[in-house]
Amino acid sequence: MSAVVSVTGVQKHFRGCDALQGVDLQIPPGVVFALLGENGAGKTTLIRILTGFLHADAGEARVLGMDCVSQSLEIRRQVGYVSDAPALYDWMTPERIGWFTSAFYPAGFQQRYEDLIRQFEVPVGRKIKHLSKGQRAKVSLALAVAHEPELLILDEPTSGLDPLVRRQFLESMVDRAATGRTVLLSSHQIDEVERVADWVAIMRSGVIVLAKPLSEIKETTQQVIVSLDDPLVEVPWPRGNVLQHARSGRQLRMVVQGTDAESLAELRGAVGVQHVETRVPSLEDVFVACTRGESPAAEQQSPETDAVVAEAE
Ligand SMILES: Nc1ncnc2c1ncn2[C@@H]1O[C@H](COP(=O)(O)OP(=O)(O)OP(=O)(O)O)[C@@H](O)[C@H]1O
Repeated sequence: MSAVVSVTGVQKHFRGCDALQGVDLQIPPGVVFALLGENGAGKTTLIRILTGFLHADAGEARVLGMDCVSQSLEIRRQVGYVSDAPALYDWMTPERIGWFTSAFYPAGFQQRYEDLIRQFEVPVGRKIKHLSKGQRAKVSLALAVAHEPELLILDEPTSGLDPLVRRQFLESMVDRAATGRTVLLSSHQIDEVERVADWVAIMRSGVIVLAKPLSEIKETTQQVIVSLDDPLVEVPWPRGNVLQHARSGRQLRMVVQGTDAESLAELRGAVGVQHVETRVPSLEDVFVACTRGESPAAEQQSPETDAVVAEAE
């Protein structure tokens, strides 16, 4: 099945800032795909490239098979998009903006929009400039989904919504994916993402450091807690990718991806190791490990580390 979003080697540089440093991403159809990352990681920049509002400096981005530069207008017509700061015609009422926008879409748009607005309990006759932040967010969402897009792109969709509407909204995203449509959402609400996402990608400093089905992340990642005889004991690193490690007294905590039972047995049997416990990490643990963690391999191989050592010598 061909990817709904396909991004290869995309770079974007702003004055004094390398916002995207070679992003590769494939989003399959029929999934809720969550893009996570700390402030400034590059999520909005990537979404703006996908929706054609920004052009990449290098690489290629395609959405629904279309090129994000030369076919941006068609992409924007076919995709539902809610930005992190949606611009609405403030002088219109929700009723009026639905009628106005329906002119750009096939029949059925207005009815679906009105149903959603009623479901969201937005006051239809009040001017948009007088609506609350959450009510404005609901109008933007209703406008974005009323044409039943194959792909819905949402930048921080639930910020400003109250908990009941958030839940209702996120459940409706899962329903959309169940009908074969795709939802790409960027979010800081990791617990919410964990409840609804099929796939998760984590961005760090302009690159994607992890992009996998959530179930696979859960199956292949472990939190390993090692109790040591002495705080200074050195132990062998388990095989796989140690995403994060931290020592606190006689305890060593690691988040490891792709390790195996044999490697953990070796760790249990190592000199100075009292006890090894493994747990399934939460998505938040994996997120912190990917965005804040330092892998031992990176430390050992880092040219900066070598340079510091060379200088010291
Ligand atoms: N127009 C611009 N000019 C200069 N720098 C920019 C511009 N737009 C974004 N940046 C920078 O690019 C980097 C990525 O920004 P971006 O908005 O994509 O991050 P984000 O992951 O969406 O962050 P947040 O979670 O805070 O919304 C940041 O360092 C930001 O300051």
